[in-house]
Amino acid sequence: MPTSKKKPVLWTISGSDCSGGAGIAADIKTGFSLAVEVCTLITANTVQNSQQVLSINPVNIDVLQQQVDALLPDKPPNVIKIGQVANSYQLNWLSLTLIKLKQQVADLTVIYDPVGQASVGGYLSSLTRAELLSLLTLVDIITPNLQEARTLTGLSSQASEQALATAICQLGAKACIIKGGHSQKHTCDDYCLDTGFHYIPQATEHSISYRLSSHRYHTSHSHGGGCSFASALGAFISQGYLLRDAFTLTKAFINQGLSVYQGEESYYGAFEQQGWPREAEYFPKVIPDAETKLTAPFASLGTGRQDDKKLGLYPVIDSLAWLERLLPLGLEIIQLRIKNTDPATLEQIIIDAVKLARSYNTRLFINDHWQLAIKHGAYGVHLGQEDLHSANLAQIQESGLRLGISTHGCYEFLRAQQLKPSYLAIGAIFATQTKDMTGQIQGLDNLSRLLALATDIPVVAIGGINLERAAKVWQTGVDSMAVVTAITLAAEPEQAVNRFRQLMAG
Ligand SMILES: Cc1ncc(COP(=O)(O)OP(=O)(O)O)c(N)n1
Ligand SMILES: Cc1ncsc1CCOP(=O)(O)O
Ligand SMILES: [Mg+2]
Repeated sequence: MPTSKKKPVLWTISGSDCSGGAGIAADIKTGFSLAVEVCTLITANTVQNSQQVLSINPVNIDVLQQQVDALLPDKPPNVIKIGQVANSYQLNWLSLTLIKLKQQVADLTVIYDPVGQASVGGYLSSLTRAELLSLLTLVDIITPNLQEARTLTGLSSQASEQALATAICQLGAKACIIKGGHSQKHTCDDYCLDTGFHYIPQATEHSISYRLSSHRYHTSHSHGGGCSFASALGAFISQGYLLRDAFTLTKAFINQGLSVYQGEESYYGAFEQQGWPREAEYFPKVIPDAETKLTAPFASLGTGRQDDKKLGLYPVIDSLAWLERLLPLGLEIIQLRIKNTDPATLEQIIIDAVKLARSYNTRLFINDHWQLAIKHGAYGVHLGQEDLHSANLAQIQESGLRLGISTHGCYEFLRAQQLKPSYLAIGAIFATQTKDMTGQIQGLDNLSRLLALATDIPVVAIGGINLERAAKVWQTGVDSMAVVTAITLAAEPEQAVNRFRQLMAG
């Protein structure tokens, strides 16, 4: 997340809609609404109203080039959003310009919303499919609706979103979001395939996908919703969000805007940009992947978010010696997080730890080693996102163990909520030396925003929390703070524990 007051910069290379709904107008309103600066490179001065497109009027590429030259040294883009490209002169110019800009601007993201047909009827571009395809190798994320995806791929209406997105990524885009707003379904489902934008392909997996579903809003105030989707996505990406979170936030932003005027009427109004989406009701449901098996809720910790009693301090330690030292202080909860120990030693430590924690009546969570946690009757097990793939959640649930799950951002938070764990952890709040959390630092603002999405499941904050920062974290209303080095590397660990607890009691 940015710390300076300078806002991220989004360039929109799109047409002007004189009726104020779509194109440049939508991008400016979206950028203003989401705190990014928007620079406008207008490709066409269209004449249109809510009924039809009357003329296109492309802008000369000399003017567009002058705008690039003027803006580049002054307001270089973090994200470029491309909408209407009116003719082949513009397309050729754009391809050459993007190649140069990608060399000159570090971490530039290019988003393309392939508008061909206007929602009010009529065509916005004279480009052929073959010409449009030449742009795709320069595009990071493309955001077609179902019809646009079919036009780009030549696939039939029977092709799944997955098949459409795969075909589009094979044409060159790194990631593709297929918007389901125009489908016949009673829900509005969007599908995102990432083949290498924020996802580093591993030897066994070549892509990752996300599927989000929302209630369908019936409104006539949706003109420019598609343009706003792409510019909102750009706004969130420019603010440092990973694609999965930017996608989720964008869908919430669109739902929030569509919810303003309900009901269908003859008047076709502009989409309403309503600012940063904060309320849970606008956030989509994450559709779990095929491997995720939902179970009954996990046993509770006996204290939910709605309860007055909070969990308090959650020390995370890596040895029996630390347990022996900290348990006499009378903790509510503690975690044993052991990495790289031989299996026999590990099992004996877990046996001893369970016994010791029971004698102090402290809830002991075992990190990672869920089979041993079940076998030796620990209070609970903590699993990260990768651990979830290999763990048998049904077995943990049936054994009566509590489950804590790590999450990093709104997509994982909403997905993990569906597993109904005993608590959810959010991290890393700050930079930490304990674990590599590159690209996953949440900050306090994001922590507060995630807490607004919380249900009754208690929420634990973790990562870089020390005594100086703890008060601000605690003020967000989180139920517990998990701490490693602020205790284990403290000159006087018992004193550090007590100071944390005083702060949390106040
Ligand atoms: C309370 C709490 N939150 C997060 C973690 C991290 O779990 P995970 O992502 O699986 O990483 P490792 O700890 O296994 O390295 C945690 N342990 N506890
Ligand atoms: C295990 C873990 N998961 C997210 S951040 C983190 C490390 C927290 O350690 P510290 O409290 O020393 O920053
Ligand atoms: Mg783990």
